[in-house]
Amino acid sequence: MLKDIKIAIIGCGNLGTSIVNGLLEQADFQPQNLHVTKRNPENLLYLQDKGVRVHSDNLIAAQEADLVILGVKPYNVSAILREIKPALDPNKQVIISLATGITLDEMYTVLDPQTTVFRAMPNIAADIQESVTCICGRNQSESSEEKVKQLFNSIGFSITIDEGLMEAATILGACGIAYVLRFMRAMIQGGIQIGFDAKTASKIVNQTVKGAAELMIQKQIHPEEAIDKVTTPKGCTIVGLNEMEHQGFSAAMVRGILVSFEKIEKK
Ligand SMILES: NC(=O)C1=CN([C@@H]2O[C@H](COP(=O)(O)OP(=O)(O)OC[C@H]3O[C@@H](n4cnc5c(N)ncnc54)[C@H](O)[C@@H]3O)[C@@H](O)[C@H]2O)C=CC1
Ligand SMILES: O=C(O)[C@@H]1CCC=N1
Repeated sequence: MLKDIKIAIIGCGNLGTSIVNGLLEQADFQPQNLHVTKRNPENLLYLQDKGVRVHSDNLIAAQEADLVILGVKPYNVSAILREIKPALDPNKQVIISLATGITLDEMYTVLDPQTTVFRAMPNIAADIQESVTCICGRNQSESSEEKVKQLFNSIGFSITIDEGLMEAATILGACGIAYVLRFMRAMIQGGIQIGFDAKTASKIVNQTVKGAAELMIQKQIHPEEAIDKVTTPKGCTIVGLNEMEHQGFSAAMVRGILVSFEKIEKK
C-alpha cells in the first residue's frame, strides 16, 4: 500500500515537485512519510503545511526512507550517492534515479553491489497523475519492484523497459511533453491569427489535443486511421495537412527527436 511506503526525494526541483504534487492528491498517501530535500529549501516550505518533511539533510532523508528518489541533475548524482551511502542498507533502501543518461553501472561505482537500484523516467504530468514512467532496475526483488511500480502507477502509469532504451524513453516521454506543448503553442498562435483571442484559442486547442490523445488511448488505433476520418476529399483539412508536410512538419519532429537523443548519447 502506498500509505506504508516511506519516500525521500533528494533534490526536489521541477520534476520532484511534480511528483510530490501528484502524490499529495492520493487519498492513501501519508505526507509525513515523505521527505523532500533541496540545498536551499525555502521555496518548498509551503509543503510543510501539508505534512511533508522539508529540509536540506540528505542523509536523514535517505536514512528514513524505503524508496530514495534522486531528483538532482545528472552531474550531481555521484556526489549525492557518496553523501548518502553511510545511511544506506542494501536490505532496506531502494534507490531510484531520475537522472538523464546516468547508467546503473555508473551508480554502482559508488554503491554497494547488493543495493537495489532503479532508473525511472517520468514526466511533469506526474503533477496531475498523468505521467508515463519508464523504469528499469537491477538486484530487485518482486516486492521492491512492486513498491516502485506502485509509486509511479499512482502518478500515472509505468512501463518496465530494458536499460538500453532508457535514453530513448527520456526523449519520447520526458522531453516529449515539451514537444507536444510547443505544438500546442503553435496551434494557439494559428488560432489567434484566424480570429480567436488567446484564451479561447487555448481552450479549443487544449480540449482538441486531449480529445485526440483519449481517442488514441481508448480506441488503440494508429493516428492516420483517425486522420482519414477528418480529411474530406478536396476539403480544408487535407490542404492544411499537406501544406504542413511541405513545410517539414513531420520531418522537423523526427529531426528534433534525433537531435535530442544524440545530445544524451554524447554526454
Ligand atoms: N524536468 C523534467 O521534466 C525531467 C527531468 N529529468 C531529470 O530529473 C532530474 C531533475 O531535473 P529537474 O527537476 O528539471 O532539475 P531541477 O534543477 O529543477 O532540480 C534539481 C534540484 O536538486 C537540488 N539540488 C542540487 N544539489 C543538491 C544537493 N546536494 N542536495 C539536495 N538538493 C540538491 C537543486 O536545488 C534543485 O532543486 C535531472 O537529472 C533530469 O535529467 C528527467 C525527466 C524529466
Ligand atoms: O532536458 C533535459 O535534459 C531533461 C531530461 C528530460 C527532460 N528534461
